[in-house]
Amino acid sequence: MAAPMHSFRHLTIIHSQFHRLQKLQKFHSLASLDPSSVTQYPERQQQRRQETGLKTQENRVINKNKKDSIESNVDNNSFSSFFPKRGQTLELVCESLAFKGKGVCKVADTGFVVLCDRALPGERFIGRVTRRKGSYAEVTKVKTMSPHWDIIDAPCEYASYCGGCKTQNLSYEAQLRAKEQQVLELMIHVGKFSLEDVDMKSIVPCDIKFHYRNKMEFSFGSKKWLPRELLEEKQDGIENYALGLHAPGFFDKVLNVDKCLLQSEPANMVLAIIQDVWRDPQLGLTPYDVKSHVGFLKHLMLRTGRNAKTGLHELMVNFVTSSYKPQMLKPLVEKISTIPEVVSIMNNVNSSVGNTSVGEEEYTLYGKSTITETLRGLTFQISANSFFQTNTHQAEVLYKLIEDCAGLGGDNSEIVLDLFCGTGTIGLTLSKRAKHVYGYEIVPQAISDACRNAELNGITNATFVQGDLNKVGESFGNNFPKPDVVISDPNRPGMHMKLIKFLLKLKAPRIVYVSCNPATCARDLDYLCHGVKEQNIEGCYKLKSLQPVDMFPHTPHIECVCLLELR
Ligand SMILES: C[S@@+](CC[C@H](N)C(=O)[O-])C[C@H]1O[C@@H](n2cnc3c(N)ncnc32)[C@H](O)[C@@H]1O
Repeated sequence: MAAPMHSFRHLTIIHSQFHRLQKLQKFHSLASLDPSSVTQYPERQQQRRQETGLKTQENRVINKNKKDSIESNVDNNSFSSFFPKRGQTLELVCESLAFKGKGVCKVADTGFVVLCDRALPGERFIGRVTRRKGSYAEVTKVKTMSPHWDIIDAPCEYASYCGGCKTQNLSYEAQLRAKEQQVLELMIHVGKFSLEDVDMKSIVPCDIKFHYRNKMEFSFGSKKWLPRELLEEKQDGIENYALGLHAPGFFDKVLNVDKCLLQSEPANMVLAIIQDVWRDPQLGLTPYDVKSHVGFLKHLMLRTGRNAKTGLHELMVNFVTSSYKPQMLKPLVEKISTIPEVVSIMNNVNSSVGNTSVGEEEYTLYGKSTITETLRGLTFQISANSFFQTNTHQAEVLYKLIEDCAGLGGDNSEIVLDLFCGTGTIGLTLSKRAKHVYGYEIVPQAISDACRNAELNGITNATFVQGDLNKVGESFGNNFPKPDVVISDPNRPGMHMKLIKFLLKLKAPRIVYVSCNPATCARDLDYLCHGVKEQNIEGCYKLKSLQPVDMFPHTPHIECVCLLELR
């Protein structure tokens, strides 16, 4: 296991949280505040609604005790049936971070929960209610009265607007604490684990805090997003064109960025060159307008890999355009191909009105059509649209943890089932200690990449199959022997109930559940360990260990590696 960087301070926090959470165990789950984050059975939702009703009283008691630390709200609503109106302003103090990194606040004296994007723990601010949602409301921040705890200067000039890094001005230690707390609360409230059941380890920090992303996708837009204080500088035409990241909440407005601190230096050099020239009227390049569907340039995707032999950076530049006009891109291609790290310039042509960057057609404008990356001693070829872990450095750490949890004996006698295998990276790294690896994945392109990656690395004991794991039928499992270890690495919605039922029937000795969404992870672990009473489904696993990993500093994302053993 990678040694956690944290000292006693951290352990103390975790344990005090444990005690606090022990007391709060029956109380309202912050994680379930956004119903879209966790889908549960109707019976469960009904039960949860009833529970929530019961919890309101208890919350009020807790909140009364917190009266000293939370100021009363601006409109002074302090009665039990409190429910703020849209447009109402409240003075709030952020208590913690929850789903999608939103700040959780409670309205003084009422315990009413309010979520605010970009509010950070300890921050006192005025918020305006934008919407009511079930038992809570969302506010936007109008004004900060006093800053959050653990405040630091954000190194990126766009940090206060950009939707990418929401917590850059929160110290990294505090970011880690907030992520740990979130995982723990979800495991207790959604996963229904008691503190004794959860062997939760301290979160593994990411050693590289900036320039860790190997892939960034920027959008071209005809409407530049500007912060309120700069609105009077708004210009028309070419001056209003933008290349950057979508402003949060605006599908048609783009925050222009000249550099992004999360991507590699060579990728920033390419971005700077393109920013310098693409608006030149002589080139006749136009950004695609998502409302009128007119224009040429849609997205700019920059991927950074490493040459397997030299270890040096190699860069792929992918222009996503609405039509195929290579002569229009020629001046840009000529300029950026002078950067030594640029080994591939691609053009994905997507004529649909949708916003996706995957083209119906793909053309190589310069160099090769793939770049390479190495992970746990293996070489992977990455094409413009292949899925690959976006933080290679931390993926090394993550995969080592997965390998440790898989616990393969090394005598090549064990079968591994790699569910949601993507381009096969996890299964392939395990294959050297396994008898055979079977990988399942929905995207056909990813499956062909996985097969090519197996071949590239001389691996012959891996089979990759395309299929929809949300639709597993009775016959699923007939095509592979009973696995000794199942790796499951679903995307954010987690596992479908059909797959959970399959796993409960399969009874593999070990499951390593790798998750990028602790809310759905907690739900699925609950089903696998505790079953689903309403459906007479019995759980048969024990949660042996839970390891959060920070793959993406300054963002709300949290990865978890969970080891389940058959009881
Ligand atoms: C978080 S990624 C994991 C990829 C891979 N394990 C890795 O580490 O690179 C989740 C993968 O699940 C795949 N996926 C999503 N829904 C699926 C489904 N219903 N059936 C099978 N695969 C699916 C996605 O295409 C994606 O490759």
